[in-house]
Amino acid sequence: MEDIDSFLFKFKGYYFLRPGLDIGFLETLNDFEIREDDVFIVTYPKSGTIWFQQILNLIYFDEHRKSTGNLETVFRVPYFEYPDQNTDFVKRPSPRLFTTHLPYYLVPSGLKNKKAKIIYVYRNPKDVMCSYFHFSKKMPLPTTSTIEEFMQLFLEGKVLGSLWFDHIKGWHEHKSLFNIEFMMYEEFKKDLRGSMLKVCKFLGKELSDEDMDTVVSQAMFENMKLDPRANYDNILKDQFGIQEKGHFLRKGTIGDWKNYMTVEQNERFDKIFQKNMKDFPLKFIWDMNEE
Ligand SMILES: Nc1ncnc2c1ncn2[C@@H]1O[C@H](COP(=O)(O)OS(=O)(=O)O)[C@@H](OP(=O)(O)O)[C@H]1O
Repeated sequence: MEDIDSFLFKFKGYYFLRPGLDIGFLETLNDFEIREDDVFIVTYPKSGTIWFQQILNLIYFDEHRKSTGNLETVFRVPYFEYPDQNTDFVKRPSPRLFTTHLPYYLVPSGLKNKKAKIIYVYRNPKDVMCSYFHFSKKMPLPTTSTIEEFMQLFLEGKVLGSLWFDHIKGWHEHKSLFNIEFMMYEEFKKDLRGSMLKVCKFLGKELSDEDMDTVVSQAMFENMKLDPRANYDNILKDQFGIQEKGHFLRKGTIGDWKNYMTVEQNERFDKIFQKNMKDFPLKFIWDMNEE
Protein backbone atom coordinates (compact mmCIF):
# COMPACT_ATOMS: atom_id res chain seq x y z
CA MET A 1 0.00 0.00 0.00
CA GLU A 2 1.38 3.38 -0.93
CA ASP A 3 1.50 6.55 1.09
CA ILE A 4 -1.90 8.22 0.81
CA ASP A 5 -0.69 11.72 1.57
CA SER A 6 1.62 11.82 -1.41
CA PHE A 7 -1.44 11.42 -3.71
CA LEU A 8 -4.26 12.95 -1.74
CA PHE A 9 -4.81 16.20 0.08
CA LYS A 10 -7.35 16.51 2.85
CA PHE A 11 -9.26 19.79 2.91
CA LYS A 12 -12.12 20.33 5.36
CA GLY A 13 -12.38 16.59 5.95
CA TYR A 14 -12.49 15.58 2.28
CA TYR A 15 -9.76 13.99 0.12
CA PHE A 16 -8.76 15.77 -3.10
CA LEU A 17 -6.32 14.63 -5.75
CA ARG A 18 -3.02 16.28 -4.89
CA PRO A 19 -1.32 16.67 -8.32
CA GLY A 20 -2.31 19.99 -9.87
CA LEU A 21 -4.56 20.99 -6.96
CA ASP A 22 -5.07 24.73 -6.50
CA ILE A 23 -5.55 25.05 -2.75
CA GLY A 24 -6.20 28.79 -3.09
CA PHE A 25 -9.18 28.02 -5.35
CA LEU A 26 -10.56 25.53 -2.81
CA GLU A 27 -10.63 28.34 -0.26
CA THR A 28 -12.92 30.33 -2.58
CA LEU A 29 -15.38 27.55 -3.54
CA ASN A 30 -18.09 28.68 -1.17
CA ASP A 31 -18.25 32.16 -2.71
CA PHE A 32 -18.03 31.15 -6.38
CA GLU A 33 -20.87 32.94 -8.15
CA ILE A 34 -23.53 30.55 -9.38
CA ARG A 35 -25.78 31.40 -12.32
CA GLU A 36 -29.40 30.29 -12.39
CA ASP A 37 -28.83 28.22 -15.51
CA ASP A 38 -25.66 26.44 -14.34
CA VAL A 39 -25.83 22.65 -14.40
CA PHE A 40 -23.71 20.41 -12.19
CA ILE A 41 -23.11 16.69 -12.46
CA VAL A 42 -22.20 15.42 -9.00
CA THR A 43 -20.67 11.99 -8.55
CA TYR A 44 -18.61 9.94 -6.21
CA PRO A 45 -15.65 8.76 -8.38
CA LYS A 46 -16.26 5.74 -10.63
CA SER A 47 -20.02 6.15 -10.65
CA GLY A 48 -20.40 7.11 -14.32
CA THR A 49 -19.02 10.65 -14.42
CA ILE A 50 -17.62 10.52 -17.96
CA TRP A 51 -20.87 8.93 -19.12
CA PHE A 52 -22.91 11.88 -17.87
CA GLN A 53 -20.36 14.36 -19.19
CA GLN A 54 -20.86 12.75 -22.58
CA ILE A 55 -24.65 12.78 -22.18
CA LEU A 56 -24.67 16.52 -21.42
CA ASN A 57 -22.41 17.22 -24.40
CA LEU A 58 -24.76 15.24 -26.63
CA ILE A 59 -27.85 16.98 -25.32
CA TYR A 60 -26.50 20.53 -25.37
CA PHE A 61 -24.16 20.63 -28.35
CA ASP A 62 -25.24 19.92 -31.91
CA GLU A 63 -21.69 19.58 -33.07
CA HIS A 64 -20.92 16.97 -30.43
CA ARG A 65 -24.01 15.03 -31.43
CA LYS A 66 -23.19 15.28 -35.10
CA SER A 67 -19.56 14.44 -34.42
CA THR A 68 -18.46 17.46 -36.44
CA GLY A 69 -16.54 18.90 -33.49
CA ASN A 70 -13.72 17.13 -31.75
CA LEU A 71 -13.60 19.00 -28.44
CA GLU A 72 -13.00 16.51 -25.66
CA THR A 73 -16.03 15.54 -23.62
CA VAL A 74 -14.56 16.87 -20.41
CA PHE A 75 -13.82 20.30 -21.94
CA ARG A 76 -17.42 21.52 -21.91
CA VAL A 77 -18.26 19.86 -18.58
CA PRO A 78 -15.03 20.52 -16.68
CA TYR A 79 -14.24 19.46 -13.16
CA PHE A 80 -15.21 22.37 -10.98
CA GLU A 81 -12.69 21.75 -8.20
CA TYR A 82 -9.77 21.12 -10.57
CA PRO A 83 -9.86 24.13 -12.90
CA ASP A 84 -7.44 24.09 -15.76
CA GLN A 85 -5.03 27.03 -15.75
CA ASN A 86 -6.34 28.11 -19.15
CA THR A 87 -9.99 27.95 -18.13
CA ASP A 88 -11.79 30.94 -16.69
CA PHE A 89 -15.14 29.70 -15.43
CA VAL A 90 -16.40 33.26 -15.06
CA LYS A 91 -15.92 33.92 -18.78
CA ARG A 92 -17.75 30.77 -19.83
CA PRO A 93 -20.98 31.44 -21.74
CA SER A 94 -24.24 30.25 -20.20
CA PRO A 95 -25.44 27.68 -19.64
CA ARG A 96 -22.28 26.56 -17.90
CA LEU A 97 -21.94 22.84 -17.34
CA PHE A 98 -19.75 21.53 -14.53
CA THR A 99 -18.68 18.22 -13.04
CA THR A 100 -17.77 17.72 -9.43
CA HIS A 101 -16.98 15.04 -6.89
CA LEU A 102 -17.44 17.53 -4.03
CA PRO A 103 -19.43 16.64 -0.92
CA TYR A 104 -22.59 18.71 -0.37
CA TYR A 105 -20.96 20.90 2.26
CA LEU A 106 -18.14 22.17 0.03
CA VAL A 107 -20.12 23.34 -3.01
CA PRO A 108 -20.77 27.06 -3.62
CA SER A 109 -23.46 28.38 -1.34
CA GLY A 110 -25.15 29.94 -4.41
CA LEU A 111 -26.31 26.46 -5.40
CA LYS A 112 -28.78 26.71 -2.58
CA ASN A 113 -30.72 29.25 -4.67
CA LYS A 114 -32.40 26.09 -5.97
CA LYS A 115 -32.34 27.31 -9.53
CA ALA A 116 -29.09 25.87 -10.83
CA LYS A 117 -29.64 22.18 -11.56
CA ILE A 118 -27.73 19.29 -10.04
CA ILE A 119 -27.74 15.72 -11.29
CA TYR A 120 -26.37 13.34 -8.67
CA VAL A 121 -25.33 10.07 -10.29
CA TYR A 122 -24.97 7.05 -8.06
CA ARG A 123 -23.92 3.44 -8.65
CA ASN A 124 -23.88 0.36 -6.45
CA PRO A 125 -20.77 0.71 -4.29
CA LYS A 126 -19.38 -2.77 -4.95
CA ASP A 127 -19.05 -1.96 -8.65
CA VAL A 128 -17.74 1.50 -7.72
CA MET A 129 -15.08 -0.13 -5.56
CA CYS A 130 -14.02 -2.65 -8.22
CA SER A 131 -13.89 0.00 -10.92
CA TYR A 132 -11.84 2.15 -8.54
CA PHE A 133 -9.46 -0.70 -7.73
CA HIS A 134 -8.56 -1.00 -11.43
CA PHE A 135 -8.45 2.74 -12.02
CA SER A 136 -6.16 3.38 -9.05
CA LYS A 137 -3.45 1.34 -10.71
CA LYS A 138 -3.38 3.68 -13.69
CA MET A 139 -3.53 6.99 -11.87
CA PRO A 140 -1.53 8.92 -9.31
CA LEU A 141 -3.82 7.52 -6.59
CA PRO A 142 -3.33 5.34 -3.54
CA THR A 143 -3.41 1.80 -4.87
CA THR A 144 -3.05 -1.74 -3.59
CA SER A 145 -2.13 -5.07 -5.11
CA THR A 146 -5.22 -6.90 -3.88
CA ILE A 147 -8.92 -6.14 -3.75
CA GLU A 148 -8.84 -7.03 -0.05
CA GLU A 149 -6.43 -4.18 0.70
CA PHE A 150 -8.32 -1.81 -1.59
CA MET A 151 -11.60 -2.67 0.12
CA GLN A 152 -9.99 -1.61 3.37
CA LEU A 153 -8.97 1.77 1.90
CA PHE A 154 -12.40 2.21 0.33
CA LEU A 155 -14.34 1.35 3.47
CA GLU A 156 -12.15 3.66 5.52
CA GLY A 157 -12.59 6.47 2.99
CA LYS A 158 -8.85 6.74 2.35
CA VAL A 159 -9.44 7.40 -1.34
CA LEU A 160 -10.11 10.38 -3.56
CA GLY A 161 -13.73 11.26 -2.73
CA SER A 162 -13.40 10.07 0.89
CA LEU A 163 -16.06 7.77 2.29
CA TRP A 164 -18.67 6.64 -0.24
CA PHE A 165 -21.35 6.39 2.49
CA ASP A 166 -20.78 9.98 3.63
CA HIS A 167 -20.89 11.30 0.07
CA ILE A 168 -24.24 9.86 -0.98
CA LYS A 169 -25.88 10.22 2.43
CA GLY A 170 -24.69 13.80 2.81
CA TRP A 171 -26.13 14.83 -0.56
CA HIS A 172 -29.36 12.93 -0.05
CA GLU A 173 -29.99 14.14 3.49
CA HIS A 174 -29.51 17.74 2.32
CA LYS A 175 -31.39 17.41 -0.95
CA SER A 176 -34.08 19.87 0.10
CA LEU A 177 -31.46 22.64 0.00
CA PHE A 178 -30.79 22.10 -3.70
CA ASN A 179 -32.50 21.64 -7.06
CA ILE A 180 -31.20 18.10 -7.33
CA GLU A 181 -32.25 14.92 -9.10
CA PHE A 182 -30.77 11.53 -8.17
CA MET A 183 -30.08 9.27 -11.13
CA MET A 184 -28.96 5.68 -10.96
CA TYR A 185 -26.14 4.35 -13.18
CA GLU A 186 -27.85 0.95 -13.38
CA GLU A 187 -31.14 2.43 -14.60
CA PHE A 188 -29.27 4.04 -17.47
CA LYS A 189 -27.72 0.68 -18.27
CA LYS A 190 -31.10 -1.03 -18.28
CA ASP A 191 -33.14 1.62 -20.08
CA LEU A 192 -30.98 4.24 -21.71
CA ARG A 193 -33.68 5.89 -23.77
CA GLY A 194 -36.20 6.10 -20.91
CA SER A 195 -33.51 7.47 -18.61
CA MET A 196 -32.41 9.99 -21.21
CA LEU A 197 -35.95 11.31 -21.42
CA LYS A 198 -35.84 11.88 -17.66
CA VAL A 199 -32.58 13.82 -17.96
CA CYS A 200 -34.00 15.97 -20.74
CA LYS A 201 -37.15 16.64 -18.75
CA PHE A 202 -35.15 17.71 -15.71
CA LEU A 203 -32.95 19.96 -17.83
CA GLY A 204 -35.92 21.38 -19.74
CA LYS A 205 -34.48 20.21 -23.07
CA GLU A 206 -36.56 18.81 -25.88
CA LEU A 207 -34.90 16.76 -28.57
CA SER A 208 -36.35 15.55 -31.86
CA ASP A 209 -36.76 11.78 -32.18
CA GLU A 210 -33.86 11.72 -34.58
CA ASP A 211 -31.58 13.62 -32.18
CA MET A 212 -32.68 11.40 -29.33
CA ASP A 213 -31.73 8.32 -31.39
CA THR A 214 -28.27 9.79 -31.90
CA VAL A 215 -27.85 10.73 -28.25
CA VAL A 216 -28.85 7.25 -27.10
CA SER A 217 -26.60 5.56 -29.62
CA GLN A 218 -23.58 7.73 -28.83
CA ALA A 219 -24.03 7.33 -25.09
CA MET A 220 -23.85 3.55 -25.30
CA PHE A 221 -20.75 2.08 -23.75
CA GLU A 222 -19.56 0.35 -26.93
CA ASN A 223 -19.83 3.57 -28.94
CA MET A 224 -18.34 5.80 -26.27
CA LYS A 225 -15.36 3.51 -26.06
CA LEU A 226 -14.70 4.22 -29.73
CA ASP A 227 -15.24 7.97 -29.39
CA PRO A 228 -11.84 9.61 -28.91
CA ARG A 229 -13.53 12.68 -27.35
CA ALA A 230 -14.92 10.58 -24.51
CA ASN A 231 -11.99 8.25 -24.24
CA TYR A 232 -9.84 9.43 -21.39
CA ASP A 233 -6.61 8.06 -22.81
CA ASN A 234 -5.57 11.45 -24.16
CA ILE A 235 -6.23 13.15 -20.87
CA LEU A 236 -4.43 10.49 -18.90
CA LYS A 237 -1.52 10.87 -21.27
CA ASP A 238 -1.46 14.68 -21.31
CA GLN A 239 -1.99 15.32 -17.63
CA PHE A 240 -0.32 12.38 -16.00
CA GLY A 241 2.03 10.97 -18.62
CA ILE A 242 0.16 7.66 -18.54
CA GLN A 243 0.76 5.65 -21.68
CA GLU A 244 -1.63 2.74 -21.37
CA LYS A 245 -4.55 2.66 -23.77
CA GLY A 246 -8.23 1.89 -23.49
CA HIS A 247 -8.69 1.33 -19.82
CA PHE A 248 -10.77 4.28 -18.66
CA LEU A 249 -13.89 2.88 -20.24
CA ARG A 250 -13.15 -0.56 -18.88
CA LYS A 251 -16.28 -2.79 -18.81
CA GLY A 252 -19.25 -0.55 -18.05
CA THR A 253 -21.37 -3.38 -16.63
CA ILE A 254 -23.53 -4.14 -13.61
CA GLY A 255 -22.28 -6.78 -11.19
CA ASP A 256 -18.64 -6.98 -12.23
CA TRP A 257 -17.84 -7.02 -8.49
CA LYS A 258 -18.79 -10.71 -8.52
CA ASN A 259 -15.66 -11.40 -10.56
CA TYR A 260 -13.43 -9.86 -7.88
CA MET A 261 -14.97 -10.24 -4.45
CA THR A 262 -15.00 -13.52 -2.53
CA VAL A 263 -18.14 -14.71 -0.76
CA GLU A 264 -16.60 -13.69 2.56
CA GLN A 265 -15.63 -10.22 1.32
CA ASN A 266 -19.12 -9.76 -0.07
CA GLU A 267 -20.73 -10.69 3.24
CA ARG A 268 -18.42 -8.36 5.13
CA PHE A 269 -19.21 -5.55 2.68
CA ASP A 270 -22.95 -6.21 3.03
CA LYS A 271 -22.78 -5.94 6.81
CA ILE A 272 -21.00 -2.59 6.64
CA PHE A 273 -23.37 -1.40 3.93
CA GLN A 274 -26.42 -2.33 5.96
CA LYS A 275 -25.07 -0.69 9.06
CA ASN A 276 -24.32 2.56 7.23
CA MET A 277 -27.28 2.66 4.89
CA LYS A 278 -30.04 1.54 7.23
CA ASP A 279 -33.22 3.46 6.34
CA PHE A 280 -31.58 5.07 3.31
CA PRO A 281 -34.46 5.49 0.85
CA LEU A 282 -32.75 5.08 -2.54
CA LYS A 283 -32.66 1.67 -4.13
CA PHE A 284 -29.52 -0.02 -5.47
CA ILE A 285 -29.13 -2.56 -8.23
CA TRP A 286 -26.32 -5.09 -7.74
CA ASP A 287 -26.94 -7.43 -10.61
CA MET A 288 -27.91 -7.07 -14.28
CA ASN A 289 -30.87 -9.44 -13.81
CA GLU A 290 -32.29 -7.52 -10.89
CA GLU A 291 -35.35 -5.36 -11.49
N1 LIG B 1 -21.48 4.66 -21.59
C1 LIG B 1 -21.20 4.00 -20.47
N2 LIG B 1 -22.00 2.97 -20.08
C2 LIG B 1 -21.72 2.29 -18.94
N3 LIG B 1 -20.65 2.54 -18.14
C3 LIG B 1 -19.83 3.54 -18.51
C4 LIG B 1 -20.07 4.33 -19.66
N4 LIG B 1 -19.08 5.25 -19.75
C5 LIG B 1 -18.27 5.05 -18.69
N5 LIG B 1 -18.71 4.03 -17.95
C6 LIG B 1 -18.08 3.42 -16.76
O1 LIG B 1 -18.02 4.34 -15.67
C7 LIG B 1 -16.86 4.01 -14.88
C8 LIG B 1 -15.97 5.23 -14.77
O2 LIG B 1 -16.59 6.06 -13.84
P1 LIG B 1 -16.29 7.62 -13.76
O3 LIG B 1 -16.42 8.21 -15.12
O4 LIG B 1 -17.17 8.14 -12.69
O5 LIG B 1 -14.78 7.66 -13.31
S1 LIG B 1 -14.05 8.98 -12.75
O6 LIG B 1 -14.54 9.21 -11.41
O7 LIG B 1 -14.33 10.09 -13.65
O8 LIG B 1 -12.62 8.61 -12.75
C9 LIG B 1 -16.15 2.86 -15.58
O9 LIG B 1 -16.67 1.68 -15.00
P2 LIG B 1 -15.92 0.26 -15.05
O10 LIG B 1 -15.95 -0.17 -16.49
O11 LIG B 1 -16.75 -0.65 -14.19
O12 LIG B 1 -14.53 0.45 -14.53
C10 LIG B 1 -16.61 3.09 -17.00
O13 LIG B 1 -16.47 1.98 -17.84
